[in-house]
Amino acid sequence: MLEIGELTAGYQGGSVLHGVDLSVPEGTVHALLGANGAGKSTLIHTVAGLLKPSGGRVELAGVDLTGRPAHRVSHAGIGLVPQGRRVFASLTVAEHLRLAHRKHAAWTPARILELLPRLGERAGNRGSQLSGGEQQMLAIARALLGGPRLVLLDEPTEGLSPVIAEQIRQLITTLAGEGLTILIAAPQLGFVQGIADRLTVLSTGRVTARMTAAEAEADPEPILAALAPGVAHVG
Ligand SMILES: Nc1ncnc2c1ncn2[C@@H]1O[C@H](COP(=O)(O)OP(=O)(O)OP(=O)(O)O)[C@@H](O)[C@H]1O
Repeated sequence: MLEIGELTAGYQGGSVLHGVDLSVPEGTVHALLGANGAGKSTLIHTVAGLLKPSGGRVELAGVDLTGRPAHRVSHAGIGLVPQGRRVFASLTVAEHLRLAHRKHAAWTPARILELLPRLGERAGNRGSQLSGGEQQMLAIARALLGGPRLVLLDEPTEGLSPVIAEQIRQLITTLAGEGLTILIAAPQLGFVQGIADRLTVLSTGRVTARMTAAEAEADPEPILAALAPGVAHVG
């Protein structure tokens, strides 16, 4: 479903991604692991159309989305749950849901509230009045209401307590169970173990390890080693 080939991207200060290849088949969950500064957000932003690549390609279900602006990428079926949630401080939960709902999307505000009753209880609360976990649920809800085929989740449990992180993990598992294709960026293996079908490690903008969940479960050492600083590029 998502095919990323030879992707290079960066900022004025220089290149961050150096020829990244990544493939996420339909209905699977892919974990993108990497230490702080490895380039996970840069990759997610490039796929989401927030950052123009300097080379390579991004395709969703055979449609070339390389360099397309974010609204086109969103219309093509990619939903983004950004790092730090980015909910609007002054809008209520209900307003977020209403604004995010795209006509004919399979996810409606009513269906969201069935899945996440907590958001219904907080419908009149503004973004600034929500806990971190509630903000994360709202950020995920907002992405779903756009009717995505693929959801990009950038460090969805950052700053959350273990109990709340587990709730978010279960939510992602539920979404995966419904057949959604998911790419999750996370700094460590722990959170994605048991959710992800495949794992890719990025180190300073290069892929340094790839593995199936079964391989990582049998022997996580190569992933842990790749997450350690100073490893070589393995392609
Ligand atoms: N807007 C920007 N302008 C310039 N450099 C940036 C910008 N955003 C990120 N970078 C740099 O790009 C590199 C990769 O950052 P990125 O945020 O993609 O990493 P990450 O793996 O998502 O890390 P984290 O876990 O800390 O979010 C870092 O060296 C970072 O300083």
